[in-house]
Amino acid sequence: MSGELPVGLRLATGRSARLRQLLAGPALLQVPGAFDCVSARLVDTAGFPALYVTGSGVSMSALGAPDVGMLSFAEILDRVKRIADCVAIPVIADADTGYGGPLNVMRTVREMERAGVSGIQIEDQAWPKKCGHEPGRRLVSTAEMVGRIRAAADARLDPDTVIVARTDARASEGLEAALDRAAAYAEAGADVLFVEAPESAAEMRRACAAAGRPMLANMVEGGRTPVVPAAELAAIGYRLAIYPNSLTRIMARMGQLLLQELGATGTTAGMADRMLDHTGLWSLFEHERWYAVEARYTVPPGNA
Ligand SMILES: C[C@](O)(C(=O)O)[C@H](CC(=O)O)C(=O)O
Repeated sequence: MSGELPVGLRLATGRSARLRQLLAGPALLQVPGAFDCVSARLVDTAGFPALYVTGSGVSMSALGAPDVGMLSFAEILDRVKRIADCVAIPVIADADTGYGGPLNVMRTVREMERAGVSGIQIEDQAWPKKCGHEPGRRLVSTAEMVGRIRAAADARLDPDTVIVARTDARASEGLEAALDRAAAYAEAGADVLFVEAPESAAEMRRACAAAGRPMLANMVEGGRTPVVPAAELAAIGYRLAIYPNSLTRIMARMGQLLLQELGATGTTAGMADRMLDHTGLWSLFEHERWYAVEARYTVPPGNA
């Protein structure tokens, strides 16, 4: 029966083991970002193997604020839970700094696991954290971040949950110091390493050559790191690539174009071929399955 349920009513199990399997496989994992259930359904239905919940995109869409450390744990958790509930693929969630000391990190990990998350990313910034492609980031010590990662790894309810350790040290301490930090985080139990914002292909190659764990590339269009095609990322040595705000950016741009068209012509008709129509949008959310489930428990008209 569960196969007939819409994904929003299904209990998706085994996703963390699946993520582990994917990470152990030969192909580079392309993991687009989502910030809400519309973007999440787009990623899931497009056939990507996993999805990344972007803290930055959630901050923008939930608070109307850029990624400047305003988003609280409760707010990201709520969004992560809704997203994990509406897709069948593994979800990797941006957990920023872990939201406090080691005890907060432990709570973050457990709550995110209960929310259906398979991968949890924690970074070595001090609060208020900032986007990794912006200036003004402050770091905690390597020892403090090692404590975060050990706490995260130990707190896991499911041993398959993947801990992603991110270092933001490239900008303030240089690439080699960032790689030393990454090595310490691997030693502390991180499953995947995320060296934020290398500034050239040569730096990306150096980072991957030094890493003793699967490496994550962060493709931020207009950010500090070159945006490189997947085949090249794989050749450099990356195991997965996130595209945290590619959908945010294209949805924002298409929205601007639609609104310009509406203002200028008085109708949205000129954009019809670039939007999902009513049925197209409802299909994205499996409307026929929702109706079928409802019908199963509803007295037919006339029998009431
Ligand atoms: C990965 C990231 O932390 C995010 O919130 O998605 C951001 C991405 C972005 O700002 O587009 C980052 O700091 O790189």
